[in-house]
Amino acid sequence: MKRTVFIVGLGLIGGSIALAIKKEHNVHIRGFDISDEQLKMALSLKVIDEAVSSIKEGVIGADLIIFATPVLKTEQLVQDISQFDLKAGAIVTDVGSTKKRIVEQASCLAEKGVTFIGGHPMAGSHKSGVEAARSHLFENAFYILTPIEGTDVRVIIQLQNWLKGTKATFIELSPSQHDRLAGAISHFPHVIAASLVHQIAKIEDEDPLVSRLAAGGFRDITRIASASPTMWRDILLHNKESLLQLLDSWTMEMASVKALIEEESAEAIYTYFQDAKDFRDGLPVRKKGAIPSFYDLFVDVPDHPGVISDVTGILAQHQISLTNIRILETREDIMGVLRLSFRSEEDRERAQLHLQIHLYDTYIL
Ligand SMILES: NC(=O)c1ccc[n+]([C@@H]2O[C@H](COP(=O)([O-])OP(=O)(O)OC[C@H]3O[C@@H](n4cnc5c(N)ncnc54)[C@H](O)[C@@H]3O)[C@@H](O)[C@H]2O)c1
Ligand SMILES: O=C(O)C(=O)C[C@]1(C(=O)O)C=C[C@@H](O)C=C1
Repeated sequence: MKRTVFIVGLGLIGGSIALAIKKEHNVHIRGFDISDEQLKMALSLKVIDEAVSSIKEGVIGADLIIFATPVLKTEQLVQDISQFDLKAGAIVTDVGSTKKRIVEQASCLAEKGVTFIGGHPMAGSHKSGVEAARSHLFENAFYILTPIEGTDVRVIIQLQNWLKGTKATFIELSPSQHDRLAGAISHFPHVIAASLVHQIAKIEDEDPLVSRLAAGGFRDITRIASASPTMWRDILLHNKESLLQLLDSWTMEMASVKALIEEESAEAIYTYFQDAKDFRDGLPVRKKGAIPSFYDLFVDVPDHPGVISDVTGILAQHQISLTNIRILETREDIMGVLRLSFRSEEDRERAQLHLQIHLYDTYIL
């Protein structure tokens, strides 16, 4: 008999996890979403095999339960399911961007004969909804698991086996270490991106030309400001402590930059940028997996004839050589994805720039 996976929340991440699980396992995937539209869409895109009308119904007989809802909801739902009829030995996990509060609330599940292991795939997009879900979304990314002390190691391995279709690299952290680090590399940058957009919006009131001029750099650094406000509101509320500390140290950092500019300290300004460049250029590159992600560029393309020659034509026009091109997905009426591989970072950057100028939506995983 097929095993059953139940996914609550069928948006970008819930949908992508469902597709990744389907790639590796012959399972029955059940889904629930508070939005009827998302639920129907998930069914019609074959992301799930069955739509249920409540969480209570969905958990019945499920071997694996995955919460892929905004983190404040997940915190509440992991408690709610402790009242329901759960299959003995089932694994419960989540994909939330914060871990401390969810793991704390899920502790009530232990006495129900199931194991909760917090999870966070460290890849995503500014897009929401199941129509943006992709089975390859987490390829080469870290997938953080936050088992608590005493969690049976065999269950952790079982969970990793369930999720092996993500082609992610699993890493274990404590929930507080997770929240501290994710605060610094993901949550706080999101606040900065949104604040930069607000700054431009204010300037636009005085001079509307500003947003028309906002090009490459501004768009790159603010891409993530287009993400779901619900998801990010919840993350900030959950990770208050880390974010307040980061805001304090950022404010001090900005004060020192302000002083450098006021004093016109050319050498110190140069060093400030050089040090940042050295650190960023030295960041480790994720190379794991059959297809190295390093020089790959993903391009969302409408499913119509001629689109591939249009993309390759743009690259040829700017003398950018491809080492590989692959159509990852095409579905009727749905955007497909092209994976373009390049020989160098520079080629990839140039390709991204020119494709964006031609209004293609591109992303690097
Ligand atoms: N987007 C990313 O880049 C990213 C990456 C890693 C982890 N995450 C985490 O994944 C989770 C989901 O994010 P997403 O990007 O898929 O968001 P999304 O908006 O695409 O999907 C969330 C889905 O949850 C549904 N939902 C909300 N409340 C619900 C409820 N009470 N019951 C059932 N369904 C409910 C929504 O209708 C929506 O379809 C969040 O916890 C987020 O922090 C996001
Ligand atoms: O690529 C993006 O759009 C993201 O913001 C993805 C991102 C991140 O900060 O890296 C966002 C939140 C998640 O919890 C994990 C990944």
